[in-house]
Amino acid sequence: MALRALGNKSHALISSIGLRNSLITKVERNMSNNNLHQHEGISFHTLNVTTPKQFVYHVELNRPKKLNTFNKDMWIEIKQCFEHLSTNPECRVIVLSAAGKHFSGGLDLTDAMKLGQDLGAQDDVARRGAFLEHTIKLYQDSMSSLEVCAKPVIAAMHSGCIGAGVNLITAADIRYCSEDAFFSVKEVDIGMAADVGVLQRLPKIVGNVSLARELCYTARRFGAAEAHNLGLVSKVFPTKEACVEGALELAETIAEKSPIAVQATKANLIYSQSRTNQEGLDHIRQINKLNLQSEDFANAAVAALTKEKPKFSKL
Ligand SMILES: CC/C=C\C=C\CC(=O)SCCNC(=O)CCNC(=O)[C@H](O)C(C)(C)COP(=O)(O)OP(=O)(O)OC[C@H]1O[C@@H](n2cnc3c(N)ncnc32)[C@H](O)[C@@H]1OP(=O)(O)O
Repeated sequence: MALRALGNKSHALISSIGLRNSLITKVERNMSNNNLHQHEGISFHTLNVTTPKQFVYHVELNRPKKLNTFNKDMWIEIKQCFEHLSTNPECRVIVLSAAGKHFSGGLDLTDAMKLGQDLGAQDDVARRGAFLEHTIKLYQDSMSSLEVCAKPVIAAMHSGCIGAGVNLITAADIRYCSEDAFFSVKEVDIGMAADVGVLQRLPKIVGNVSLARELCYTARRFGAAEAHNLGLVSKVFPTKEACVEGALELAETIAEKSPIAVQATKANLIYSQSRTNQEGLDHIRQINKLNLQSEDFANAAVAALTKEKPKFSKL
């Protein structure tokens, strides 16, 4: 049996899970006081986090030598990072881009081999199933952390955005790219069905279900112009630098709005996307019966009348 042939390495597996759990604990401890920057060198090996503008955080995938492919650390750190920013009152909007030649080459196939070894260390089908259940759930939660994040996420892609990279950006709120960008829902080419979000999100984003399915069944590469035509990205820029700058400018505009209004808008858009209009209306009614009593509503309304720029407290 192929999996058994990988040998019985259960001790290695147990210690690797132990190591991962201690890493998570360490990252959580480091990030627990809202002071991400103080700890970011220690906490993130695969991400670079900066604050280029007030209330705007810039998260960069930062494994350029590995084409920003997803290894175990990156799956874990993306989740940790977006969970932290979700409740950080200094953060109102997040721009996600990537360092180096490509936005992302998708799953780190070398790292995935190690996963295969860990799996092979389990002799029993049920335990192998439990191991994969846990791992896939972790990876799914990592991608979904952008969607679950209370703050809008603007993804800015350049060059290759492959496999897991496409899964990641479909969980963002807004997508921009540069002219050199190309995309591939690559999973079928490595013999698997995509399982971390693209099959759920892409058809809803592009509206054209036939085309979405074509892309998912064939792994065909498509470029920036096609991504724009089908609505995967809302703007195309001549260069990567222009794209990131455009995303940061958009983030700054959003960050000037009431955080109560923006976060409630995101929550209701996400809630409504797979529910009836009435369910969505019920949801926003419950939110706004609190939010319409906030100082933001009063301040923004006065500012609109007096044509002054409103200032909003942290949230
Ligand atoms: C539970 C599972 C959860 C999620 C699963 C997700 C599935 C996926 O993500 S499927 C997609 C997997 N990725 C790929 O198949 C990428 C295929 N690679 C490419 O398309 C290209 O390499 C490229 C990313 C577009 C980059 O092209 P280019 O700039 O021309 O560089 P190359 O010469 O092709 O590659 C340089 C170097 O990188 C190695 N490499 C490329 N991709 C990966 C990868 N995904 N993992 C590991 N290594 C990768 C490539 O082999 C080259 O290595 P050398 O040693 O320099 O030859």
